Amino acid sequence: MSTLGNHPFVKMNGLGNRIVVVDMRQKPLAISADEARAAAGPDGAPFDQMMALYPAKTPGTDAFVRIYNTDGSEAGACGNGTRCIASLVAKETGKSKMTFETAAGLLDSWPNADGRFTVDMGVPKFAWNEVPLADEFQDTRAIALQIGPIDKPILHSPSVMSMGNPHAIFWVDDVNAYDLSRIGPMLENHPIFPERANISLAQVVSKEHLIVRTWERGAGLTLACGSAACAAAVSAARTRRTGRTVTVTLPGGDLVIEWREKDNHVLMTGPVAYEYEGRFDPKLFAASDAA
Ligand SMILES: N[C@H](CCC[C@H](N)C(=O)O)C(=O)O
Repeated sequence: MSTLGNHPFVKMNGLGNRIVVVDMRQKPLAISADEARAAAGPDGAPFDQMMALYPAKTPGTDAFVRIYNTDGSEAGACGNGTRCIASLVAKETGKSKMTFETAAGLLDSWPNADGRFTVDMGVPKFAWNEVPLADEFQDTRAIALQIGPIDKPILHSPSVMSMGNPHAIFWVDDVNAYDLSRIGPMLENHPIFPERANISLAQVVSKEHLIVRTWERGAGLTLACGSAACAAAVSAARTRRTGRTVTVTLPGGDLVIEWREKDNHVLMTGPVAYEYEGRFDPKLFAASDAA
C-alpha cells in the first residue's frame, strides 16, 4: 500500500507558491520520490512543494519536516511553505512561536499582528563548498559563470550562496527581458552546481527594493520562492547594492526580508493563504504500489 493513498492533505499557498501539507505525525511513513511526483500530478494536488510533517526529533521543536519538489527531489528549506505550516500549527496549538526542523537545520516562525508570518531562515552560507559549487571560488559574490556567446553573454557573474538550499542570483536591468523557462533548466543543471541550484534574476529598484523571478530547482517557474527572495536580498546587501532590509517583489507579491545585523539571521515576512482540503486518490499511486 502506498503511504499517500487516501491520505488527507491541505492545499495552501504563499504568494502563489503552491504548497501542499501532509501531516505524517500520527503515522510517520516515508514518502518515496515516485509517490511525491504522482501526488504533484494534475489528478493529485498540483504543488511546487509538498511539506510533510513528521514527529519532532529535537526536543523543543514542533515537527520534523521533509520538503518535496514537483519532480520528487527533496529540498532543505522552503520559506513560503514554512509560513504555511506555521499557520496550521499555530491554529492547532495556539502557540505564538513554532520551531521546525528540516534537513538544513532549525527554522523558527511566528505570526505578526497583521496576520502575516515571519520565518527565521537562519544564517546564509557563502563558502564555495557550502553552496555547493564543483570548483573552488574564493569570492562567491560574483563567480565566473556565463551563458550565451563568450564575448556577449546573455547572463553572467551570478552571486551564489546557500539559504538552506543552493541559489544563484543574476543581476539584471529587467527581470522580464529573459526567457527564464528556457535559460533556467540549463543553469539549474550546470555542472558547476553538483546539487543543482535555484536560479534567480534580480533587478535593483532602490536601496530598499528588489524585483526577483526564480526558476526553482526541481519545480521550475513559480510565482514566488521565499528562499530565493532571501538569497537575493542577502546577496544584494553583500554586494552593496541595497541595505540589509528590503522589500522583494516576486510575480506573486511582496516579501519583506531583513538580514539581521546582530546575528546574521535572515528574517522573511509574508502572507499565508489557505485554499482547500482533500484526500489523495489511491489510484494515483498504483504504479508506485506495483514497484
Ligand atoms: N519555494 C521554496 C523554495 C523551494 C526550493 C526548492 N526548489 C529546492 O531548493 O529544491 C521557498 O519558498 O523557499
